[in-house]
Amino acid sequence: MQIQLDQLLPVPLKDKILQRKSGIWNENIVFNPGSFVKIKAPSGTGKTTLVHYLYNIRNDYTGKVLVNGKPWSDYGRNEIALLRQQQLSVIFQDLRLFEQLTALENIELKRVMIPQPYCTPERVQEMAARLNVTHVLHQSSKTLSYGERQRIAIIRALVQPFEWLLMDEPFSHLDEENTRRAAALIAEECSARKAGFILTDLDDDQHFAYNVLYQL
Ligand SMILES: Nc1ncnc2c1ncn2[C@@H]1O[C@H](COP(=O)(O)OP(=O)(O)OP(=O)(O)O)[C@@H](O)[C@H]1O
Repeated sequence: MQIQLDQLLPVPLKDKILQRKSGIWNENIVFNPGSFVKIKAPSGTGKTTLVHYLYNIRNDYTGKVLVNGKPWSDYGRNEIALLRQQQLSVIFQDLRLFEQLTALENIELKRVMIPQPYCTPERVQEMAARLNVTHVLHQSSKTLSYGERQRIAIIRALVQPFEWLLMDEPFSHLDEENTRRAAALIAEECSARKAGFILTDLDDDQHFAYNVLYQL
């Protein structure tokens, strides 16, 4: 699956963006399948906006986001749903767990969304153990700490098949050790699928062997 940006520019940020140089906004970019892509930017410059455009939950922009050569605007609802089930996964900055469900139910909801789940329940338990969240799996997600929620959201994003994983500051609530563990798991799962990721963050980091680095 190829993701391409064609002169993408957020309408609400247009004036602000055009006053400075950006490696992403208003440029023509092709994200090569399987690449580990990092997009670095200071707070408030549009990381979340970009991730929402890439996942197609916001479209207040000029220019295009092209998926397999076709703009998001030309896709039908069912096609978009299918792409999100099979080819495009996401870890939102605000995590978006269902608060009325337990941590495990949040993961299971995603895992069994497709007829033949990509991951077994045993694999979910392994991932939870690696990220030190086994003890909270049956806890209501609204009672979890932000760091625990973030690890559950990471596992939830990894239980589905994907060719691209979008991540918006995915380690912002994690300590160094848990960040290291989560990054290792993500890299492993991407490599197993020959998938790429697009990660946004505030600072430089060594969490992954990135193929490409952009400044937003
Ligand atoms: N729907 C909107 N309409 C108008 N302005 C918006 C809208 N959404 C976001 N903004 C503004 O766009 C800018 C970028 O917001 P965004 O959340 O994408 O930044 P960010 O880089 O992810 O920030 P942070 O690192 O603080 O999470 C902010 O100044 C925000 O106030």
